[in-house]
Amino acid sequence: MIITLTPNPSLDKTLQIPRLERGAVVRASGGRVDAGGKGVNVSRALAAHGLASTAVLPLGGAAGARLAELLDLAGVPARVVTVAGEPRVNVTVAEPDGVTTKINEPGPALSLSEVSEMVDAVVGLVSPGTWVAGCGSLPSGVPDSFYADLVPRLRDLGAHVVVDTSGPALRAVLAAGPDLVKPNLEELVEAVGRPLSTLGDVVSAARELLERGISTVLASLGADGAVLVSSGVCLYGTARVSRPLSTVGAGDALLAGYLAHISSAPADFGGALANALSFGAAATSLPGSRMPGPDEVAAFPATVHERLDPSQKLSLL
Ligand SMILES: Nc1ncnc2c1ncn2[C@@H]1O[C@H](COP(=O)(O)OP(=O)(O)OP(=O)(O)O)[C@@H](O)[C@H]1O
Ligand SMILES: O=P(O)(O)OC[C@@]1(O)O[C@H](CO)[C@@H](O)[C@@H]1O
Repeated sequence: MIITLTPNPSLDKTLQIPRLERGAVVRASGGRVDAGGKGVNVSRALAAHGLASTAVLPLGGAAGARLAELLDLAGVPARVVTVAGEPRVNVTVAEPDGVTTKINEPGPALSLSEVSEMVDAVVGLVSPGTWVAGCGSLPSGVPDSFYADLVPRLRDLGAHVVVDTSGPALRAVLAAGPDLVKPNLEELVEAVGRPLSTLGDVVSAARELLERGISTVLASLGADGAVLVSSGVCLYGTARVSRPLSTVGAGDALLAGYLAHISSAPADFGGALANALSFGAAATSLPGSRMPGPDEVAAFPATVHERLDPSQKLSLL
């Protein structure tokens, strides 16, 4: 069983425009709205593959009802914690060459009782062997230690704890030793506090996180693919995309692909990385933060290498 937790969900509005021009009136040629927030996207990607996960999220007001409706349409079972604030609207401006500009609102503040209701909702769903993925930013009112505090609590219940976040929440959770973290390059740089310019640098940084008590690091590297490091495991893989349309949510699709595989085949790290890469690549070929289904994922086969060239420069730099 997989549970996703999204403390700061969003309505993701994507606008297609010919070209972003500062200070101009830009006419959009099209647009879409998706239920968003990182954990919500993981659940949507799993649902697109017929894999049930429960999305735990705080929602309030008319925008909250709209988001719940979108989740329902996507076939995602949700455990909604009703709160006073309305979810934020995050805007993506997408240009034809695949460049996206994203503007994220801060999201509504949560009260102490809303935060503890959210924790109780997750705890109430967990049983031994459950995977819990805590994903995304924390809104005001939620302490930076939120994910870190959840790790021992969920572990005591026999759950595997996965965290994908950034900033102070990431720094705090690194000390709590979750089972898996999924940093992108920027977050990995932030985690180890030094620049990373080669695949070898990424592997060293991931190993440093393992020494701090994290079991597995899945580092996503945009067009450069991903590196997976765990005890006795160091894998690098890619899935080629000729023309990315929108990379928004690609990291969430990657995590969904990893969880889909590892939750049923716990020792198959190579298979999990390959599945993750195919999900991530497929997501970049879709508009907005649309999550890929099986046919789309099958169109992006991945290659996983047990040997990597440590001197290979990262193209993200
Ligand atoms: N331009 C690209 N070409 C091929 N694959 C890509 C590209 N961008 C992203 N991907 C795939 O998607 C995965 C996740 O991308 P990235 O590292 O940008 O995640 P992220 O920053 O967490 O994304 P987000 O926060 O938008 O979900 C990569 O590991 C890769 O597999
Ligand atoms: O502001 P956060 O919580 O860090 O990220 C939120 C967000 O940008 O992440 C998803 C893409 O990964 C989007 O659905 C959503 O808008």
